[in-house]
Amino acid sequence: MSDRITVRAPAKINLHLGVGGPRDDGFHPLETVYTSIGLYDDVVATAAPAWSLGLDAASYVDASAVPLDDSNIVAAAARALSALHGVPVVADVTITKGIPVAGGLAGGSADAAAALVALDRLLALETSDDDLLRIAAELGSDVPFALVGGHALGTGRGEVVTPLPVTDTVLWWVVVPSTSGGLSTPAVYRHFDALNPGASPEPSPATAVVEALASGDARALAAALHNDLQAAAVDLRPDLGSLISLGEAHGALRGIVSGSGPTVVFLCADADAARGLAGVLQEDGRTALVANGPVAGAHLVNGL
Ligand SMILES: C[C@](O)(CO)[C@H](O)COP(=O)(O)OP(=O)(O)OC[C@H]1O[C@@H](n2ccc(N)nc2=O)[C@H](O)[C@@H]1O
Ligand SMILES: Nc1ncnc2c1ncn2[C@@H]1O[C@H](COP(=O)(O)OP(=O)(O)OP(=O)(O)O)[C@@H](O)[C@H]1O
Repeated sequence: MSDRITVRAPAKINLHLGVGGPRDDGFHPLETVYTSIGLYDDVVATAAPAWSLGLDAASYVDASAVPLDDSNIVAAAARALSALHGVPVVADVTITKGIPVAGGLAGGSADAAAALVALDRLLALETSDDDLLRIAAELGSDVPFALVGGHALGTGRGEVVTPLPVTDTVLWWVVVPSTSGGLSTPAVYRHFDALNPGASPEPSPATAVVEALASGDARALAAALHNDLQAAAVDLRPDLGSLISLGEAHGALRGIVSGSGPTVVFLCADADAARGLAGVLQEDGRTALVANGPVAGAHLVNGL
């Protein structure tokens, strides 16, 4: 058994995000198509007699926005494993963040998924896949997908994940994080409610995106991309609208707000187009990251 385990988990983009009017519990029913992209957080768990949590972050990540106390979702993941198995779950844990915080890319969810896998392996807990998925859903709506990766349909509040076929088409993205702070996911959902009073409980169907994915045609997918939270995010942060126009004028097939924002992602025809667009946006003074997908969900990168 290794005394040091590293698990890597990817950011997500919602290719379709259909949102219905709120349920009685306040959550919104979703029909979403998730895809994972090659922009990662790593969680390193090392055997230790007590719990500790630290952070390294890429230059474009606001490390000060990540709490390192019990409110970190990684600590919640450790508590959930402890409750399931009835044993203490302690380790030295370091998160290395490449996923912008509060960006609509599910960075915290990636950390939770990575921590579940890393702590399970470090402590030889042998948690079943069903239990991992159940705990993941309790930790957050996006966490089960971070375990699974690839392309997947998300229903319920997003936590019911059904894998979709992965073709050999590689999707090329340019990811543009906000330079003026994140957006709170609950605040964006509240703004969606304010803009859509009496919204139908039925989320808009993902059929067009599912068909475009199956066709393997990036242009067809670009035309089908859809995010019901985009109007709310752009209303809260009008600069996102002009950023989308800028990217689309410089070669992107399409730009959309990622999830609840404020990250904007551009789907490009190929790697060259993505690198070209990223260069233009970088010359404009922005952070612009090239990432492709789909990629695997939370996976061990050492300690096998
Ligand atoms: C915007 C998305 O990223 C799209 O995948 C997700 O819906 C957000 O998923 P998440 O951050 O994992 O969300 P959770 O941690 O489960 O919930 C945070 C808050 O977001 C809102 N929320 C989340 C999911 C959902 N289907 N309806 C909601 O209204 C609720 O206010 C909730 O209290
Ligand atoms: N490990 C973590 N990484 C990032 N944020 C965390 C973490 N643990 C707790 N948080 C808190 O969660 C908030 C949301 O962070 P996160 O980066 O997951 O947002 P997000 O990408 O917009 O999420 P989503 O796309 O799932 O809605 C942060 O503002 C921070 O206060």
